[in-house]
Amino acid sequence: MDQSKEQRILNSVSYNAVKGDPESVLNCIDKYCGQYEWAMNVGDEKGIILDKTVEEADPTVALEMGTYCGYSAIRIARLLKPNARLLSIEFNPEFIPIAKEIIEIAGLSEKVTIIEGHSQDIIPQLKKKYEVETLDFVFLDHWKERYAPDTILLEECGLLRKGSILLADNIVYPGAPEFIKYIRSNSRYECTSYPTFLEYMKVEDAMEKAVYMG
Ligand SMILES: CNc1ncnc2c1ncn2[C@@H]1O[C@H](/C=C/CNC(=O)c2cc(-c3ccc(F)cc3)cc(O)c2O)[C@@H](O)[C@H]1O
Ligand SMILES: [Mg+2]
Repeated sequence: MDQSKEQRILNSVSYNAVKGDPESVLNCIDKYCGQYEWAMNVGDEKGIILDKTVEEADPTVALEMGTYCGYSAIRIARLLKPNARLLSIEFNPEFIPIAKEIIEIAGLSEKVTIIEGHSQDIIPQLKKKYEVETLDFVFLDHWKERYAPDTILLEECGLLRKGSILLADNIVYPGAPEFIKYIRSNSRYECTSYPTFLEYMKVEDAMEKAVYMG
């Protein structure tokens, strides 16, 4: 059984990246996926928007939906202050060991907890099982039609507080129209759109920031 693309990305990281250096892991993935095999990492261009939003949020507890290979988990976790943590939800059991290994190579295993399961099942468990009070930052990068229902679920579970910052990838491509409709018509969110480009491609995309006003 030949290897998966995700396994080949891990091979490239374990062979080329500097252990314990998150930047070198990010550069390695961007180089591999830019030159050899495209993959749905947020990438280096949109990654800068992610970085800036994480720095603005300066989260103590951050959540990500859609770990995939761990690229954005590394981007977020490398910016977290001491004792801050990232919870990352992923339901594909094939990707989890690969993401764990890549995050380990980046030296960020202490800051990142990968939770296996569907976001809609995990979100209601965050308070009791994962000792979350409220979330300071949420990165949405999983199935696009789940952005809106999961945002509503986060509200219903009391996981958002005044000033919680949500950032959503792929607003233009593949697109998340229901999410945009929901979030921009809801007066409890202050929304900002960031036009950008799809990872590793000359295709337009955008990210949406939504600050929950409580
Ligand atoms: C629904 N609840 C869920 N709970 C937990 N994990 C979930 C999940 N949904 C999806 N996942 C996981 O997130 C990841 C899925 C992300 C979906 N992302 C995309 O489809 C996507 C797709 C593109 C894309 C762009 C252009 C193109 F031609 C083809 C694809 C670009 C992106 O940046 C994307 O984020 C996988 O690891 C999957 O297993
Ligand atoms: Mg994406």
